[in-house]
Amino acid sequence: MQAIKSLLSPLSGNSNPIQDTLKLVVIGGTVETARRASVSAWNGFIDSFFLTAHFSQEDYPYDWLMHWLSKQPAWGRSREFDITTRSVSRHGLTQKTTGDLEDENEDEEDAGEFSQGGGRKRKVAIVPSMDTTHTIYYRGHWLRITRTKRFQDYGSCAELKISVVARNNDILKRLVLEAKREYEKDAEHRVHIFMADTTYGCWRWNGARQKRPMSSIVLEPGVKDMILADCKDFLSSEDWYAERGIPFRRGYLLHGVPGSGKTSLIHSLAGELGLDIYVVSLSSKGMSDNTLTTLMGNVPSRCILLLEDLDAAFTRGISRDESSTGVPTSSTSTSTTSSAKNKEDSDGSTLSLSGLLNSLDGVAAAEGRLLFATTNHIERLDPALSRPGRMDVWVNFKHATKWQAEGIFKCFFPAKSSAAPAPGAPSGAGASGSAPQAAAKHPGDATSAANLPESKRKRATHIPLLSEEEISELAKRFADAIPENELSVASLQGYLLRNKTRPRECVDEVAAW
Ligand SMILES: Nc1ncnc2c1ncn2[C@@H]1O[C@H](COP(=O)(O)OP(=O)(O)OP(=O)(O)O)[C@@H](O)[C@H]1O
Repeated sequence: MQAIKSLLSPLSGNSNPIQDTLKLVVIGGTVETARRASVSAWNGFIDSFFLTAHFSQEDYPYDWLMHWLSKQPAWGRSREFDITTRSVSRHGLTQKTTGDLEDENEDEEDAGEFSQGGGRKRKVAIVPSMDTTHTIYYRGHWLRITRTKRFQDYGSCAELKISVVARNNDILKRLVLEAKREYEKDAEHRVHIFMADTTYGCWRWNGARQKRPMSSIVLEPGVKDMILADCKDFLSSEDWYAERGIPFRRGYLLHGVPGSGKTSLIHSLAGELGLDIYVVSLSSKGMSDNTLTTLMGNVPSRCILLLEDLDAAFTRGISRDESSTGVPTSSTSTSTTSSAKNKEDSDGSTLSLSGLLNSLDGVAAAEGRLLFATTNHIERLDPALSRPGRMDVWVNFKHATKWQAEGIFKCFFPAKSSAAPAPGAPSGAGASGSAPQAAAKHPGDATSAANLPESKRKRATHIPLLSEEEISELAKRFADAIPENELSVASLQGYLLRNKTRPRECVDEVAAW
C-alpha cells in the first residue's frame, strides 16, 4: 500500500522532480509490460485453443471463401465491412466476385433505374474489410475472420485468416468444402478466363464468361464429338500415361480461315468439360523465354491452355536461334522480318522458337493441361511446333458449307415447338449429299424457344416464333442461296444478326446480300 502511495505521489504532492520522473517511467514501463504480457497471453491462448487456417489470394480456396463470406447474412449485424460491386481478388486486381456476376433482378420485367437503356443492374457484395477481425457463427462455432495484405510493400496479395476454437480441423474442412460447393454452383454456368501477364510472369483472372452450349457451334458432323471425346478420354487417362512414362499432355491445333469457330469451339469445350481457360498471346509485349516457361509451368493441372494466333508470333518476330529446326515458309514472315525486328526491339519481346518449344514440353511444363493453339496460317508454323507430342490433333476449319449455313440458321431462329426431332430423324440437311451429313442432326435442331431459360424466353418474344416445319424449310432455302465454302460462318452470323427478328425476309433477301 505504502509502495503504491509512493509511486502515485508525483501525481498528488510536491516532491523531487527526478524522483517523480523515475516513478513515471516505472509506471509506464509496468503498464506497457502488463499490456504486452496480456497480448502474448491472449495470443498463446489463441494458439493453443484456436485452429487457424490461412488462405492466400493466389489460390482458389481464397476465392471460394470470399464468395461464401459475401453471402453470409451475418454481415447485417457487422459494424465494419466493405461494400463493393467488385472485390479484391486474384493478384490484387479488382474484380467482381463470382456471386456478383449476375444482376440480382436481371430477369425481372420492371427495369430499375440502373438497368434502363439496356444496362445491367449490379449486385453489391459485402466482404470483410482489411485488417479487422470479424466474428461469424457457423455450425455451432464462432469463426474469427481477418483479411490482411500479405505483401504490404507490393500491396497486391491479400490473405484470409480464419480461426476457430475446436478440437480438430473438421469444422474448417467442412467450411472450405461448403464454400467450394457454393462457388462451383454459382460458377456452374461460367468459364473462367485467365490472361498471361508478361510484366510479372503470372496469370491474371480476366473474368468469367457464360458457358457456350456445344449445340451453338456448327461444324461439320462428327468434328465436335471427336474433339470432345478425345479431350474426355485424355482427362481420364492420367494413370495410363503414367504407366507408360508418356508426359500427360495433349495438344490440339485448330487451323483455318478466320471466323470459322476455332475460338468459339474452345470456349464451348471449356464449358462442357468444366475447365478454366488460360490464354497466352505469344506476340504480347515483353514476352520472353523465361516468362513463357514460368507461365506454362504455373497453369493448374486441369485446364485449357490457349495459344492464340500461333502464327502471329512469327510475323511479329519470334527470334529464331541457331538451334531451332525448320523455318517459316511464308513470304510474309520474310518480308516483315525487319519491321518486326524493330518492333520486337522496342517492345522487349525476346521469345525464341526453342524457348517456345521448351515451354511446351520441357521439364518445367505443366502436366494434365489441354493445349489448344489456333492459327489462320498453318503454313507459317515451324514443323517442330506442330509435330505430334506437341500438337496431337489437327482440325482444319473451312468456310461455311451449306450444311453449316442451314445449322446456323436454325440456331438463330427458335422453333415454336420444344420437341427436337428424334435421333436419326432426317434433319433436312444433306445438301452436300454425303451419308453422314444427311444422318446428322443439326445443332440448331436442339435450340428451340422452349429450351431457352425462362428469362431468355421473355426477351426473345419479339422474335416471331415459327413452326419447326417452316424453320426447316426457311433454313434449307437459306442454305441453298449460300455458296458452298466461300463465306465464313462469322459473316453468315453477321447477316443473320442484322435480321434477327425477320426470319422470312432474311431468307428472301439473302440472294441479294
Ligand atoms: N462454326 C461456327 N459455329 C457457330 N458460330 C460460329 C462458327 N464460326 C464462327 N462463329 C461465330 O463467328 C464469330 C467468330 O468466331 P470465332 O472467333 O470462334 O472464329 P475464329 O475461327 O476463332 O476466328 P479467328 O481465327 O479470326 O480468331 C463468333 O461470334 C462465333 O459465334
